[in-house]
Amino acid sequence: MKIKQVNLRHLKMDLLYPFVTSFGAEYDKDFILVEIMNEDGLVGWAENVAMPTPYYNEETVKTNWHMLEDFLIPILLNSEIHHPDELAEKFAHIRGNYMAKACLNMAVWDLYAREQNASLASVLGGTKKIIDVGVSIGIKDSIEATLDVIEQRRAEGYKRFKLKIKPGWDVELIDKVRKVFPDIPLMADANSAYTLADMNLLKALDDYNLMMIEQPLAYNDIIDHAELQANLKTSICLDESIHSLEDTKKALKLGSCKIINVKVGRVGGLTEAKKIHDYCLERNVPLWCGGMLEAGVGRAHNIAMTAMPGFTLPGDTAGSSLYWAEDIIEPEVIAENGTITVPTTPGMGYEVSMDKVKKYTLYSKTYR
Ligand SMILES: O=C(O)CCC(=O)C1=CC=C[C@@H](O)[C@@H]1C(=O)O
Ligand SMILES: [Mg+2]
Repeated sequence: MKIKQVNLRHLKMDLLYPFVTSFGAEYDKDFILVEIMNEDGLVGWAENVAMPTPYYNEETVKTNWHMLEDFLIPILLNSEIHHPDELAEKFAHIRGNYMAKACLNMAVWDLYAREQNASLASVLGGTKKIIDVGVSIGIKDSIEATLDVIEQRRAEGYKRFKLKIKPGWDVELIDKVRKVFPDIPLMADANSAYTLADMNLLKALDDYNLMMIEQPLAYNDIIDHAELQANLKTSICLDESIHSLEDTKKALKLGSCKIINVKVGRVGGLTEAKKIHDYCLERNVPLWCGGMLEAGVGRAHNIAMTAMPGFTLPGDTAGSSLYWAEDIIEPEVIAENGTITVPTTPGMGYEVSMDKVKKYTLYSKTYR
């Protein structure tokens, strides 16, 4: 394929409920939507997962637009691509900027699948027809409010419950949740809110049969996490610290974690996500697909990736209706009893609704 055109659109969609973590609150989803076109006018779609603020990681919507416009799109345009993996090689000399690289890699994968008249899941090597999904529950005003949300999501059938924690919203929360829900698959995500000085507090979480504790320590650390993991019974899962297969190998070698949260945006795209998947599958390291509050296009990519056999734990990809009054894809993502059916139609398997895209677009630009 040859990419003849790229459209970048900056969209803003209101979240139905604010999403609060240890690093701040999101009230809306402010992101870049990517559309690429080949010489025959066939298109591929992807979502960029950088946030407007550099609090989850260092990338932002503006730094991503800059990277896309000034460095990455010029490489992509008009170059001959036989397989999406080649794009990762073409970007390899550009340091970091994983989220910016990822969205073009994902768009090329979507287009590649459409060119093959195959589903994105199948070209990635996905074998599952349905996937199990969980929910990520932000920090609420009270423990009672958290219990109410868990009860609601449990009634809807979600298969795993991730609670955001931070200093002052941790052991007491987990203790009360466990008293009310002794058996639910429960985990906690700290988004780097602790240090090794909090060892005793984190060890106290060992009493609650958590599936894992996600990214308790610094966003760029694997050394302190190894020390913490050696002192915990509960598995540590790394999110922010993992950007590549190389990072995965080092973290596993050091014993920094026992589980990996694969976010396709954070690791530079589906090519790298697949490498991490293959490595971990061979070694029986459990994986799951993390969310970045994606709108429908990003959600569709996550579903396709989760169809790969190594994604053995339920991920964050809940149904669209938990986030939006309306999604930008048709049909929207529907979770039934905590499962989502993997689409079998070409590409990511959902149609982009141009009316809705237009409605939420603040600014757009075309590159040829
Ligand atoms: O997509 C979702 O449903 C929520 C995913 C989620 O927990 C996160 C989204 C965005 C940034 C982080 O706070 C975070 C995470 O750390 O996994
Ligand atoms: Mg996380």
